[in-house]
Amino acid sequence: MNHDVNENGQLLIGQVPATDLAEQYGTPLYVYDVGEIRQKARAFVQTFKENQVAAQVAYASKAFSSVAMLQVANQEGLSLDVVSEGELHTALEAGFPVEKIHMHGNNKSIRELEMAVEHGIGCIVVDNFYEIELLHSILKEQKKEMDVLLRVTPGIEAHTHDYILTGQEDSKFGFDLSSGQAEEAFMKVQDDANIRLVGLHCHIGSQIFETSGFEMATRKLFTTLNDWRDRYKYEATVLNLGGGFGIQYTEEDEPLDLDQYAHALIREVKNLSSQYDYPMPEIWIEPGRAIVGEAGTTIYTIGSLKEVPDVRTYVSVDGGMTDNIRPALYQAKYEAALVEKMDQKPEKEYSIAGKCCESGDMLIWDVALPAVEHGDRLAVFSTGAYGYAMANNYNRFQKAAVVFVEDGKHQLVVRRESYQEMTRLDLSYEK
Ligand SMILES: Cc1ncc(COP(=O)(O)O)c(C=O)c1O
Ligand SMILES: N[C@@H](CCCC[NH3+])C(=O)O
Repeated sequence: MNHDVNENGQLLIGQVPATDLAEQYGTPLYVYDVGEIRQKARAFVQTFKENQVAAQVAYASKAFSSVAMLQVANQEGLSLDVVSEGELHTALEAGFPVEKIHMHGNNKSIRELEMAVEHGIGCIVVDNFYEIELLHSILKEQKKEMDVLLRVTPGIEAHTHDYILTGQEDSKFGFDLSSGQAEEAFMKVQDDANIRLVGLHCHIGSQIFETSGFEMATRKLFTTLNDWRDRYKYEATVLNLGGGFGIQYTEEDEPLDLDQYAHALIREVKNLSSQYDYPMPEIWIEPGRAIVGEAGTTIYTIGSLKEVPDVRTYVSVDGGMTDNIRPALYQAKYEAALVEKMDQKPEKEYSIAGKCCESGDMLIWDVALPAVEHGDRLAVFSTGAYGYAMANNYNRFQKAAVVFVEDGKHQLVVRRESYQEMTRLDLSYEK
């Protein structure tokens, strides 16, 4: 993996020495190269434009939701996928155009649905029968209409970790296609005067490196739509094929260029549309990780070192599973480098430990680094997705700060949590 380095052997992020950022903002620190975020967003958006295919590229804000991030997403012409009141609230705070917001969730609350309807968001991706009932009453009561997609599980098993698989039949998400559940949902929403069914949605999983799963899912959804047209004279205008496009965490990962994923979807939808003589639907996608993952780097300061003779050397950093739970949760792999020793050759392998009171709080096992000393700074790469988003306060560690870097300038976009803020919800108990 290539990283920019200055003449002093220091890591540069968006042309700024990571050392300067660490000194100014403290560690652990999430740093985003905003230029890279824009480049990823454009790879998707431009591919649809160049192919003259009507599309919405909805940034899956679960990957990293903050006001500044959603402002960048908006500047790049992205739509937005939210899955909760909190994510919707953040979008509204960021001034995100409501008509470009899509709402997901396998258990949307009444409050969440009401809020979506009140604000007139662009689309609700309906997940289950209970939600159809709730939405029916809310729309009737508010005398409003809503564009809706039905989320279906196409029965595709993507090659990825079990916890991030979502398109298989045995899933908590969506209506199953093969058992007829999806068709039953279709009948229900078709009968509803306030629901405008614009099409179907599926999301087969995350961190996917090939196009075949997406193509198979597209065929399944399209065949279903064609069948519904024959039998019910229904014609969809939108096909949402979800997110899940893989990124590079380590050298072992070989993702496709983002435009290749988009090209594959365009090709498949165009072919099916001409095969069935079905008007070309809009293609919607929902990338999260692919937009922000590689653009994020976490900077830590190294504290204690512990050598277990003939076994390994543990290097402890000032963060861990509180700022990046993915290694503990998914055995996710990352690469790292010493921020001030980028020009030095690796000397031996170290294992990077977090500082939580938890043996599983390991960020990386066996990474080759130059000789490590107390006080060195460590950069862990590709931490932009599901890092800050899944951060937690275990052991009452503060949530780390987030800095955006662009064109050689840097700006704090999420403050480090203070200890006063951490205890702000605590009330004292008097017997
Ligand atoms: C419905 C849906 N859309 C989009 C995404 C974004 O996935 P990713 O960040 O892997 O692109 C997810 C998460 O897996 C999802 O569940
Ligand atoms: N949070 C997960 C992916 C789940 C995405 C949402 N369905 C990750 O870090 O990879």
